[in-house]
Amino acid sequence: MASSYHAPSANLHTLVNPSSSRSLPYIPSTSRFFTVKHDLSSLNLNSHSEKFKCGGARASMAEIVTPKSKGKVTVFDTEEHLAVSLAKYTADLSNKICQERNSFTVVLSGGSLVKSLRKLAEPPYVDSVDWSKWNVFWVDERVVPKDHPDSNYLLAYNVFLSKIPIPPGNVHSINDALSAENAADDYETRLKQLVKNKTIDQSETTGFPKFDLMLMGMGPDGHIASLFPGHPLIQEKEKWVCFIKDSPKPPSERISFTLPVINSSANIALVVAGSGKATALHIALSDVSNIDVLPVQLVAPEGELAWFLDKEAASKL
Ligand SMILES: O=C(O)[C@H](O)[C@@H](O)[C@H](O)[C@H](O)COP(=O)(O)O
Repeated sequence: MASSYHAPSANLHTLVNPSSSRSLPYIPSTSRFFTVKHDLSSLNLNSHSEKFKCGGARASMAEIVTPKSKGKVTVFDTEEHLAVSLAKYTADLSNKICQERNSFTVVLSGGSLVKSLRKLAEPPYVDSVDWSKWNVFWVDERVVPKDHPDSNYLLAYNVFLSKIPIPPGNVHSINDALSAENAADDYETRLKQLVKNKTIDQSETTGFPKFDLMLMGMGPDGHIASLFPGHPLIQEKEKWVCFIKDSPKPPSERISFTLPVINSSANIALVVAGSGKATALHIALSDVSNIDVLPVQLVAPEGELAWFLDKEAASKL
Protein backbone atom coordinates (compact mmCIF):
# COMPACT_ATOMS: atom_id res chain seq x y z
CA MET A 1 0.00 0.00 0.00
CA ALA A 2 1.66 3.26 -1.07
CA SER A 3 -0.14 6.51 -1.49
CA SER A 4 0.37 10.21 -1.53
CA TYR A 5 2.17 11.47 1.48
CA HIS A 6 3.44 14.86 2.52
CA ALA A 7 6.32 14.79 4.98
CA PRO A 8 5.28 16.56 8.17
CA SER A 9 6.67 20.08 8.13
CA ALA A 10 6.90 20.26 11.93
CA ASN A 11 10.07 19.05 13.54
CA LEU A 12 9.90 17.26 16.84
CA HIS A 13 10.11 20.47 18.81
CA THR A 14 6.94 21.79 17.22
CA LEU A 15 4.77 18.72 17.30
CA VAL A 16 1.14 19.61 17.53
CA ASN A 17 -1.24 18.73 20.33
CA PRO A 18 -4.28 17.41 18.44
CA SER A 19 -6.61 17.73 21.41
CA SER A 20 -6.29 21.50 21.52
CA SER A 21 -5.22 24.23 19.17
CA ARG A 22 -3.45 22.69 16.14
CA SER A 23 -0.56 25.13 16.47
CA LEU A 24 0.47 24.60 20.07
CA PRO A 25 4.17 23.90 20.34
CA TYR A 26 4.98 20.48 21.73
CA ILE A 27 6.37 20.67 25.26
CA PRO A 28 7.66 17.34 26.53
CA SER A 29 6.19 16.30 29.87
CA THR A 30 8.31 15.00 32.70
CA SER A 31 8.71 11.27 32.52
CA ARG A 32 6.52 9.39 34.98
CA PHE A 33 8.77 6.38 34.94
CA PHE A 34 12.37 7.44 35.27
CA THR A 35 14.89 10.21 35.24
CA VAL A 36 18.28 9.99 33.62
CA LYS A 37 21.12 12.24 34.57
CA HIS A 38 23.74 13.13 32.01
CA ASP A 39 26.57 11.81 34.13
CA LEU A 40 25.97 8.07 34.22
CA SER A 41 28.11 7.70 37.32
CA SER A 42 25.53 9.77 39.20
CA LEU A 43 22.59 7.63 38.11
CA ASN A 44 20.73 6.55 41.20
CA LEU A 45 17.16 5.78 40.40
CA ASN A 46 15.00 2.88 39.43
CA SER A 47 18.07 1.61 37.74
CA HIS A 48 20.76 -0.90 38.04
CA SER A 49 24.12 0.64 37.33
CA GLU A 50 27.28 -1.34 36.90
CA LYS A 51 30.77 -1.38 35.50
CA PHE A 52 31.80 -3.82 32.84
CA LYS A 53 35.02 -4.52 31.00
CA CYS A 54 35.38 -2.90 27.61
CA GLY A 55 38.65 -3.32 25.74
CA GLY A 56 40.62 -3.40 29.00
CA ALA A 57 38.98 -0.25 30.39
CA ARG A 58 36.14 -0.04 32.90
CA ALA A 59 32.96 1.17 31.30
CA SER A 60 29.72 2.41 32.82
CA MET A 61 26.26 1.40 31.91
CA ALA A 62 22.94 1.97 33.54
CA GLU A 63 19.87 -0.14 33.19
CA ILE A 64 16.60 1.72 33.50
CA VAL A 65 13.36 0.27 34.66
CA THR A 66 10.44 1.07 32.37
CA PRO A 67 6.95 -0.36 32.05
CA LYS A 68 7.07 -3.83 30.50
CA SER A 69 5.61 -2.60 27.22
CA LYS A 70 8.52 -0.24 26.71
CA GLY A 71 11.13 -2.97 27.22
CA LYS A 72 14.50 -3.04 28.88
CA VAL A 73 16.51 0.15 28.46
CA THR A 74 20.27 0.27 28.88
CA VAL A 75 22.29 3.47 28.59
CA PHE A 76 26.03 3.34 27.86
CA ASP A 77 28.50 6.12 28.36
CA THR A 78 29.90 5.73 24.85
CA GLU A 79 28.88 4.15 21.55
CA GLU A 80 31.96 1.92 21.86
CA HIS A 81 30.62 0.40 25.08
CA LEU A 82 27.19 0.08 23.47
CA ALA A 83 28.74 -1.86 20.58
CA VAL A 84 30.51 -4.25 22.99
CA SER A 85 27.27 -5.00 24.83
CA LEU A 86 25.25 -5.30 21.61
CA ALA A 87 27.67 -7.93 20.30
CA LYS A 88 27.38 -9.94 23.52
CA TYR A 89 23.57 -9.67 23.53
CA THR A 90 23.36 -10.84 19.90
CA ALA A 91 25.87 -13.68 20.34
CA ASP A 92 24.16 -14.92 23.54
CA LEU A 93 20.76 -14.89 21.84
CA SER A 94 22.19 -16.68 18.80
CA ASN A 95 23.68 -19.41 21.02
CA LYS A 96 20.45 -19.85 22.96
CA ILE A 97 18.14 -19.95 19.94
CA CYS A 98 20.49 -22.15 17.86
CA GLN A 99 20.42 -24.68 20.71
CA GLU A 100 16.63 -24.57 20.77
CA ARG A 101 15.84 -24.71 17.05
CA ASN A 102 19.18 -25.12 15.27
CA SER A 103 18.85 -21.85 13.35
CA PHE A 104 18.78 -18.10 13.96
CA THR A 105 16.92 -15.55 11.83
CA VAL A 106 18.31 -12.03 12.08
CA VAL A 107 16.91 -8.87 10.51
CA LEU A 108 19.00 -5.72 10.00
CA SER A 109 18.13 -2.11 9.29
CA GLY A 110 20.48 0.31 7.61
CA GLY A 111 22.00 3.43 9.14
CA SER A 112 24.34 3.70 12.09
CA LEU A 113 23.03 0.45 13.66
CA VAL A 114 25.19 -1.51 11.24
CA LYS A 115 28.42 0.11 12.43
CA SER A 116 27.41 -0.71 16.01
CA LEU A 117 27.47 -4.41 15.02
CA ARG A 118 31.18 -4.29 14.19
CA LYS A 119 32.26 -6.14 17.37
CA LEU A 120 30.43 -9.27 16.27
CA ALA A 121 33.00 -9.66 13.50
CA GLU A 122 35.85 -9.63 16.04
CA PRO A 123 37.08 -12.19 18.60
CA PRO A 124 35.62 -13.87 20.53
CA TYR A 125 32.33 -13.82 18.59
CA VAL A 126 33.76 -14.22 15.09
CA ASP A 127 34.95 -17.66 16.25
CA SER A 128 32.32 -18.61 18.82
CA VAL A 129 29.05 -17.85 16.99
CA ASP A 130 27.70 -20.63 14.76
CA TRP A 131 27.37 -18.45 11.65
CA SER A 132 26.26 -21.40 9.51
CA LYS A 133 22.94 -21.32 11.41
CA TRP A 134 22.28 -17.64 10.65
CA ASN A 135 19.80 -16.40 8.06
CA VAL A 136 20.02 -12.64 7.52
CA PHE A 137 17.25 -10.33 6.21
CA TRP A 138 16.64 -6.59 5.91
CA VAL A 139 13.80 -4.79 7.67
CA ASP A 140 14.16 -2.14 5.00
CA GLU A 141 16.25 -1.60 1.89
CA ARG A 142 16.80 1.24 -0.49
CA VAL A 143 15.86 0.35 -4.09
CA VAL A 144 19.34 0.78 -5.57
CA PRO A 145 21.88 -1.67 -7.01
CA LYS A 146 23.73 -3.73 -4.42
CA ASP A 147 27.02 -1.99 -5.21
CA HIS A 148 25.50 1.49 -4.76
CA PRO A 149 26.75 3.51 -1.74
CA ASP A 150 23.13 3.86 -0.51
CA SER A 151 22.54 0.09 -0.40
CA ASN A 152 21.84 -1.28 3.10
CA TYR A 153 23.10 -4.64 1.87
CA LEU A 154 26.44 -3.12 0.84
CA LEU A 155 26.78 -1.37 4.20
CA ALA A 156 26.16 -4.59 6.13
CA TYR A 157 28.45 -6.51 3.78
CA ASN A 158 31.34 -4.08 4.25
CA VAL A 159 31.03 -3.68 8.01
CA PHE A 160 30.08 -7.16 9.03
CA LEU A 161 28.88 -9.84 6.61
CA SER A 162 32.12 -9.99 4.59
CA LYS A 163 34.02 -10.72 7.82
CA ILE A 164 32.03 -13.70 9.09
CA PRO A 165 31.73 -17.20 7.60
CA ILE A 166 28.02 -17.04 6.83
CA PRO A 167 26.87 -19.16 3.84
CA PRO A 168 26.05 -16.75 0.97
CA GLY A 169 22.72 -18.55 0.43
CA ASN A 170 21.68 -17.52 3.95
CA VAL A 171 21.96 -13.82 3.15
CA HIS A 172 18.52 -12.78 1.88
CA SER A 173 18.88 -9.41 0.17
CA ILE A 174 16.26 -7.87 -2.12
CA ASN A 175 16.28 -8.35 -5.88
CA ASP A 176 17.85 -5.08 -6.99
CA ALA A 177 16.87 -5.58 -10.64
CA LEU A 178 13.19 -4.97 -9.84
CA SER A 179 11.08 -1.85 -9.35
CA ALA A 180 10.13 -0.92 -5.77
CA GLU A 181 6.65 -2.49 -6.17
CA ASN A 182 8.01 -5.72 -7.61
CA ALA A 183 10.94 -5.92 -5.19
CA ALA A 184 8.51 -5.68 -2.25
CA ASP A 185 6.26 -8.40 -3.72
CA ASP A 186 9.25 -10.59 -4.54
CA TYR A 187 10.69 -10.24 -1.02
CA GLU A 188 7.30 -11.06 0.52
CA THR A 189 6.97 -14.16 -1.69
CA ARG A 190 10.45 -15.32 -0.65
CA LEU A 191 9.62 -14.79 3.03
CA LYS A 192 6.46 -16.87 2.58
CA GLN A 193 8.49 -19.74 1.08
CA LEU A 194 10.96 -19.56 3.96
CA VAL A 195 8.11 -19.65 6.50
CA LYS A 196 6.65 -22.63 4.67
CA ASN A 197 9.92 -24.57 4.77
CA LYS A 198 10.33 -23.51 8.43
CA THR A 199 13.53 -21.52 7.95
CA ILE A 200 11.58 -18.61 9.45
CA ASP A 201 9.30 -19.21 12.43
CA GLN A 202 5.65 -18.11 12.27
CA SER A 203 3.69 -16.34 14.96
CA GLU A 204 0.87 -18.52 16.24
CA THR A 205 -0.93 -15.37 17.31
CA THR A 206 -0.73 -13.27 14.15
CA GLY A 207 0.29 -15.67 11.35
CA PHE A 208 3.04 -13.23 10.37
CA PRO A 209 6.68 -14.34 10.22
CA LYS A 210 8.34 -14.40 13.62
CA PHE A 211 12.00 -13.48 13.31
CA ASP A 212 14.32 -14.42 16.15
CA LEU A 213 15.96 -10.99 16.30
CA MET A 214 15.39 -7.62 14.64
CA LEU A 215 18.25 -5.15 15.04
CA MET A 216 16.95 -1.68 14.22
CA GLY A 217 17.98 1.94 14.39
CA MET A 218 15.67 4.93 14.78
CA GLY A 219 15.77 8.17 12.80
CA PRO A 220 15.80 11.61 14.45
CA ASP A 221 12.10 11.97 13.48
CA GLY A 222 11.20 8.69 15.24
CA HIS A 223 11.01 6.58 12.08
CA ILE A 224 11.92 2.92 12.14
CA ALA A 225 12.66 0.77 9.08
CA SER A 226 11.19 2.89 6.23
CA LEU A 227 8.02 3.69 8.17
CA PHE A 228 7.90 7.46 8.60
CA PRO A 229 5.76 9.69 10.86
CA GLY A 230 2.38 10.49 9.30
CA HIS A 231 2.90 8.16 6.34
CA PRO A 232 -0.03 5.83 5.47
CA LEU A 233 2.30 2.81 5.40
CA ILE A 234 2.28 2.73 9.19
CA GLN A 235 -1.41 1.70 8.94
CA GLU A 236 -0.70 -1.37 6.78
CA LYS A 237 -2.25 -4.43 8.41
CA GLU A 238 -2.15 -7.15 5.73
CA LYS A 239 1.05 -7.00 3.71
CA TRP A 240 4.37 -8.33 5.00
CA VAL A 241 6.54 -6.09 2.85
CA CYS A 242 5.54 -2.69 1.48
CA PHE A 243 7.16 -0.17 -0.85
CA ILE A 244 7.55 3.59 -0.59
CA LYS A 245 8.43 6.02 -3.37
CA ASP A 246 8.29 9.24 -1.38
CA SER A 247 10.60 8.56 1.53
CA PRO A 248 11.48 11.83 3.29
CA LYS A 249 14.91 10.33 4.00
CA PRO A 250 16.78 9.81 0.71
CA PRO A 251 16.83 7.78 -1.38
CA SER A 252 13.09 8.10 -1.98
CA GLU A 253 12.41 4.53 -3.20
CA ARG A 254 12.58 1.81 -0.58
CA ILE A 255 10.94 -1.36 0.61
CA SER A 256 10.11 -2.04 4.24
CA PHE A 257 8.67 -4.68 6.53
CA THR A 258 5.28 -3.61 7.86
CA LEU A 259 4.51 -3.06 11.54
CA PRO A 260 2.65 -6.39 11.97
CA VAL A 261 5.79 -8.23 10.83
CA ILE A 262 8.07 -6.11 13.00
CA ASN A 263 5.82 -6.65 16.02
CA SER A 264 5.59 -10.41 15.56
CA SER A 265 9.33 -10.68 16.35
CA ALA A 266 10.65 -12.81 19.19
CA ASN A 267 13.23 -10.13 20.02
CA ILE A 268 13.78 -6.54 18.91
CA ALA A 269 16.85 -4.48 19.76
CA LEU A 270 16.48 -0.76 19.13
CA VAL A 271 19.90 0.83 18.93
CA VAL A 272 19.97 4.61 19.26
CA ALA A 273 23.04 6.81 19.58
CA GLY A 274 23.71 10.54 19.29
CA SER A 275 22.09 13.74 20.56
CA GLY A 276 20.07 14.16 17.35
CA LYS A 277 17.82 11.31 18.51
CA ALA A 278 17.24 12.62 22.06
CA THR A 279 13.85 14.29 21.50
CA ALA A 280 12.29 11.37 19.63
CA LEU A 281 13.66 9.00 22.24
CA HIS A 282 12.16 11.06 25.04
CA ILE A 283 8.77 10.83 23.33
CA ALA A 284 9.15 7.09 22.76
CA LEU A 285 10.18 6.18 26.28
CA SER A 286 8.31 8.59 28.48
CA ASP A 287 4.65 9.11 29.05
CA VAL A 288 4.15 11.94 26.59
CA SER A 289 0.53 12.07 25.48
CA ASN A 290 -1.54 13.97 22.94
CA ILE A 291 1.04 14.11 20.19
CA ASP A 292 1.10 12.58 16.75
CA VAL A 293 2.31 9.04 17.26
CA LEU A 294 5.83 8.32 16.07
CA PRO A 295 6.46 4.98 14.33
CA VAL A 296 8.96 4.03 17.04
CA GLN A 297 6.13 4.30 19.60
CA LEU A 298 4.29 1.53 17.74
CA VAL A 299 7.06 -1.00 18.30
CA ALA A 300 5.61 -3.63 20.64
CA PRO A 301 6.98 -7.09 19.85
CA GLU A 302 5.30 -10.35 20.77
CA GLY A 303 8.59 -11.19 22.47
CA GLU A 304 11.20 -8.99 24.15
CA LEU A 305 12.22 -5.41 23.42
CA ALA A 306 15.69 -4.15 24.39
CA TRP A 307 16.93 -0.57 23.94
CA PHE A 308 20.64 0.13 23.57
CA LEU A 309 21.27 3.86 24.04
CA ASP A 310 24.31 6.05 24.41
CA LYS A 311 24.14 8.87 26.94
CA GLU A 312 23.73 11.56 24.25
CA ALA A 313 20.60 9.88 22.91
CA ALA A 314 19.36 9.41 26.51
CA SER A 315 20.10 13.02 27.52
CA LYS A 316 16.44 14.12 27.55
CA LEU A 317 15.01 11.13 29.40
O1 LIG B 1 17.69 2.42 5.48
C1 LIG B 1 17.50 3.19 6.38
O2 LIG B 1 17.54 4.42 6.25
C2 LIG B 1 17.22 2.63 7.72
O3 LIG B 1 16.98 1.34 7.85
C3 LIG B 1 16.58 3.54 8.71
O4 LIG B 1 15.43 3.08 9.33
C4 LIG B 1 17.65 3.81 9.75
O5 LIG B 1 17.83 2.70 10.56
C5 LIG B 1 17.29 4.98 10.59
O6 LIG B 1 17.07 6.09 9.74
C6 LIG B 1 18.38 5.36 11.53
O7 LIG B 1 19.52 5.66 10.80
P1 LIG B 1 20.74 6.38 11.50
O8 LIG B 1 21.05 5.57 12.71
O9 LIG B 1 21.85 6.39 10.51
O10 LIG B 1 20.25 7.75 11.87
